[in-house]
Amino acid sequence: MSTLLDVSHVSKRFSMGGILSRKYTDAVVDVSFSLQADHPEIFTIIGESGSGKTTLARMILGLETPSHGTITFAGKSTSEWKRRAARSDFMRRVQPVFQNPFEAFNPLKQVDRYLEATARRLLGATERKAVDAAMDEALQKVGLSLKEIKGRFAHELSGGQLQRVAIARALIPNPSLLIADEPVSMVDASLRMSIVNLLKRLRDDLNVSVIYITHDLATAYYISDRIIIMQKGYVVEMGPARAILESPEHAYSQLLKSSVLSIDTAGMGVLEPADRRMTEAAWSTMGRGRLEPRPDGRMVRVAA
Ligand SMILES: Nc1ncnc2c1ncn2[C@@H]1O[C@H](COP(=O)(O)OP(=O)(O)OP(=O)(O)O)[C@@H](O)[C@H]1O
Repeated sequence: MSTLLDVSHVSKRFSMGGILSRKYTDAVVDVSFSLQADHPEIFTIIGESGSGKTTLARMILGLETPSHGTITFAGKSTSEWKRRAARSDFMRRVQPVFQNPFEAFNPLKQVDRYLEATARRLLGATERKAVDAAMDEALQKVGLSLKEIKGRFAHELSGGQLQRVAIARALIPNPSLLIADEPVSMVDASLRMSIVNLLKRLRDDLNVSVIYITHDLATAYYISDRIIIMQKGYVVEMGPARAILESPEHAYSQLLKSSVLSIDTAGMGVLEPADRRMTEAAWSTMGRGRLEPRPDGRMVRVAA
């Protein structure tokens, strides 16, 4: 069994208010998990807005440097992958998909130009025929074709189509890991399942592992193999997705399950607690204790 990704005791502290300020935020605190190369899975990171999901993803992508701990991908640390010679190889193997496909594409540039640039840069394709074949192959994987999108601008496609184009772009170099940060939150509810099912197919048919970042428990339940629940940077519960989402043990996981997304702050991942006592219980334990294993394979943060 070889390890694809290993995140070991990773923390990130941001200082706030300038370099002389003593104020800081612990965005991620002591997070550890690993993904195996020969066992593709959908590994989901769940938490409210501000719980540290994106910071963790950015550290895995090498876009932020951990304050503590190490991250290795295919045996090499992120600092080694950052070196110029290794960077393209890393990008061939790990690809991000971001939340808002309309922001990811310049409105004045035809979307196929993005795919073309990726095919040229990461696959080294130079001839028109090879570039088109690489683009079409990736688009077919997401249920589209080059013929359908060639020459079209972002505003000429639906949010769901555009997110599929973004995923196709990420698939061009045949990555082994996709990091999808809230890939469905800006997509119409009616099209959401098509993206979620697509992530599932990538795992099942193409052996791509997916780190799926979300605050949507319903889609997480539907596609995840394992989950991590984060509260203000801390992992409170992690392990088999179904077991945890069906019977969460930590007070914060229970609160998440019983909460609903707020209409006033739609799209921002702000949860409306169902019961004030649950909220108090969840926040009073924040950051306390250590992760303890359970017989069903989950780890739960318990008071020390
Ligand atoms: N560059 C930065 N400088 C200072 N603080 C930061 C920076 N990036 C993130 N933070 C802080 O770290 C914490 C975690 O932020 P992060 O974006 O990782 O959370 P998130 O769970 O992804 O939230 P969202 O769902 O809103 O994207 C927040 O308090 C945020 O304000």
